[in-house]
Amino acid sequence: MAVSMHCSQTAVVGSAAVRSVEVGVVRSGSRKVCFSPFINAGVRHSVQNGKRFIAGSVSASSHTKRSGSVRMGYTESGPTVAIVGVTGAVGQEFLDVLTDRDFPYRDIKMLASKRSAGQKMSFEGKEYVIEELTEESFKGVEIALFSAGGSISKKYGPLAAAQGTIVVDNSSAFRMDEGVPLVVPEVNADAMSHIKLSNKKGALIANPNCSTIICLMAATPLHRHAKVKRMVVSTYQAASGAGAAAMAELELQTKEVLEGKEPTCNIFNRQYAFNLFSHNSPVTGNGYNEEEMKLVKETRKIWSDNDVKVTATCIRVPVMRAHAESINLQFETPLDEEKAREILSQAEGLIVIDDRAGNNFPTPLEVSKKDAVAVGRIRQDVSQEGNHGLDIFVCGDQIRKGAALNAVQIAELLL
Ligand SMILES: NC(=O)C1=CN([C@@H]2O[C@H](COP(=O)(O)OP(=O)(O)OC[C@H]3O[C@@H](n4cnc5c(N)ncnc54)[C@H](OP(=O)(O)O)[C@@H]3O)[C@@H](O)[C@H]2O)C=CC1
Ligand SMILES: N[C@@H](CC(=O)OP(=O)(O)O)C(=O)O
Repeated sequence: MAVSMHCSQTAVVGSAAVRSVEVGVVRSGSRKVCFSPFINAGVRHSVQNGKRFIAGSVSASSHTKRSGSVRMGYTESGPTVAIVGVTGAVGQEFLDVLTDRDFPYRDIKMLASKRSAGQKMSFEGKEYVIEELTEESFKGVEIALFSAGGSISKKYGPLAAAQGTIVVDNSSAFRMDEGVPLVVPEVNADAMSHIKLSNKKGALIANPNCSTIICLMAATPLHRHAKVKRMVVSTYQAASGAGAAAMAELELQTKEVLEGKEPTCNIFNRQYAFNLFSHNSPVTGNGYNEEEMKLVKETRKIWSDNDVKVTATCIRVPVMRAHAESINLQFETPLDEEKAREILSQAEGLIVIDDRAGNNFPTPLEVSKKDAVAVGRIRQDVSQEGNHGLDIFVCGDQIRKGAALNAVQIAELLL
């Protein structure tokens, strides 16, 4: 696996920390997966009005911990795990997250399409051969992490569950199905408390949409305190949400445009570099696109609250792998910004970066390859009376907390 570096820059977190950022592309076979190692994730950074402090800890990123040569999670008593879509952007991230979290496993099956079958890959010091996904793939598999698109999940998810496998599915195939828990572990772990490996019974569990996960990581602690009545979300979504090929095309287009060439437009059928556009998911009958409606419907299911009003506008921006979201909240009971900042700084999986004096707030680069979702721009909404409204701005790594990390956290709840 060769690593090519493309640029390095300096960034400032709050007033004190200065770290170097390297943005690069890992080449694995014909695929490219971009990464951006950044702030040390071993501590939870919090910057409030120019004052930086450390509160608690979040798990280390792959770049601080991964050795690549030791079978860290291997244990005879662990479950047999399958990764469906292992060659994809999310599939590769699954492997990083499993290592970072020392997820226990006895064996791992690496599954992808016929195109990849037979290719070799190494993970934690052992060589694996990628197998073609078939109906026979789940024999003896206790946990399957699916990330190969909705149609694959629809075909193989129920089949695996019927054979006794607990499927954690990253697609939207089953999210709104009654009886299928839709889980963000920090928010509603109780929704899947009846599903355990020890039951020796197959099941389907759905991983929410990445924009929904990132949004609810910050909105939920505030919702618990003052009950959200209405939420207005505007997203700035990265290339990674459209898969490894979209990431590669953003990189290619950027080079082409800088060289004065016509950009290659295979993924979105338009120029993406130096541009932005409405999210590429189909626009539905009510004028919302599917990504926007996922934020509406999934929030209601995760919060078990059919009355909460949600509206969203989703935009694709030329950022490699972390989503940003502006969120306006209306509360049933008053909540002032100081209290909100305190609540958010104590919430699991969040870091607060809210440095007004330095005009320094969360950025996608800062959270890339990081577990934590960053929140800032915490301010009273001046258009709402009596402290009933707040604005916040969040950034979260789309492939990590928005997909692979959330799914692995779900898998941990099964043990
Ligand atoms: N929770 C969330 O918000 C997110 C969910 N996702 C879900 O994950 C899916 C994959 O995303 P991503 O990794 O970014 O996409 P990629 O395009 O990077 O990867 C797709 C993966 O699916 C595999 N695949 C495709 N067709 C088949 C097949 N017929 N049988 C078996 N495997 C197949 C590919 O294998 P091969 O290399 O052999 O073609 C590859 O491993 C998305 O379609 C979406 O459903 C993604 C991002 C976020
Ligand atoms: N939310 C991803 C797309 C995606 O994979 O969504 P879902 O998991 O809901 O299909 C994006 O940024 O475009």
